[in-house]
Amino acid sequence: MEKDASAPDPSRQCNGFSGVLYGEFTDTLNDGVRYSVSLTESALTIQRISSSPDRTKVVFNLSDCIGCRAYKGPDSADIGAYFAAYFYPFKRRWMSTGVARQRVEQCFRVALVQDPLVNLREAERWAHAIRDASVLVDACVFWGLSPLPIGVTRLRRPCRTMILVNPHSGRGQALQLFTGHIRAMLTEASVPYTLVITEHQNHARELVRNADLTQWDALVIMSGDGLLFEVINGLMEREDWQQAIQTPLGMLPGGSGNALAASIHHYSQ
Ligand SMILES: Nc1ncnc2c1ncn2[C@@H]1O[C@H](COP(=O)(O)OP(=O)(O)OP(=O)(O)O)[C@@H](O)[C@H]1O
Repeated sequence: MEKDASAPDPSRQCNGFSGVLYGEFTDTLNDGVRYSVSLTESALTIQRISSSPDRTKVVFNLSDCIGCRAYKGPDSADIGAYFAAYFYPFKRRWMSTGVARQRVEQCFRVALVQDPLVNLREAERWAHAIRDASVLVDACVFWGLSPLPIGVTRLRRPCRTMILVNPHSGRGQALQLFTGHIRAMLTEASVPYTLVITEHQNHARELVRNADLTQWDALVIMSGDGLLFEVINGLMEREDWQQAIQTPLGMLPGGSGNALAASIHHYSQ
């Protein structure tokens, strides 16, 4: 039997909601706690389903979302599947008036039917839709460079990235910062990357001068100012420098002063 094209998709029309997706899922730790979850083109809205009058909605802006993934739980007897979305909204710092981006993970269990495959497919559909909706947001947000008034580059996804880390930058902490913070974010954002730990002065310059740049969509430098200058010099020394210098560059502060990263961040506000 053919599906009636005019019939409303139940995931789009529920409880008066009309957007991209609507669903009801449970808490990952407690099946008794249920949430209504709705996805529009700009936000993910979560509301706990309960009889109490206090049913506060939590709204996450998709411009703060860096990724979403679907997965099966570790228990093979579990018929449910899961999806987790990763947000980095600005929040007030503890004991401070300033705000900073802070990680928030929103995870749900999908157990609509007894068939685990169907549940996994539904979790994947949600993960896909959340990723797609948040892709519209400039990928530079992830690197803290957005929105730049000039020279903004919308990166393709998946964004194949070469990450250059100077292990001696910032009193030797750049590599630790990478493994402690950045690596997990890259995984959450499904960013495929090649990590290059520089071994000597001018290593990055020589590498970038001779690299096949078609393999990467962006070069990200995690260091102080020095390594970025090396990379720019390497790009400018190429025969195809006019095209090479168009390669999107990102900067993650890993040095001691980080003056350039601070300036870029300032002008991106
Ligand atoms: N493995 C390495 N060993 C020695 N020198 C390196 C290595 N990798 C890069 N360099 C050089 O170190 C210089 C300084 O690096 P960078 O600016 O990244 O760090 P920093 O001096 O700690 O930072 P800041 O500028 O914030 O003080 C760079 O110009 C680069 O040529």
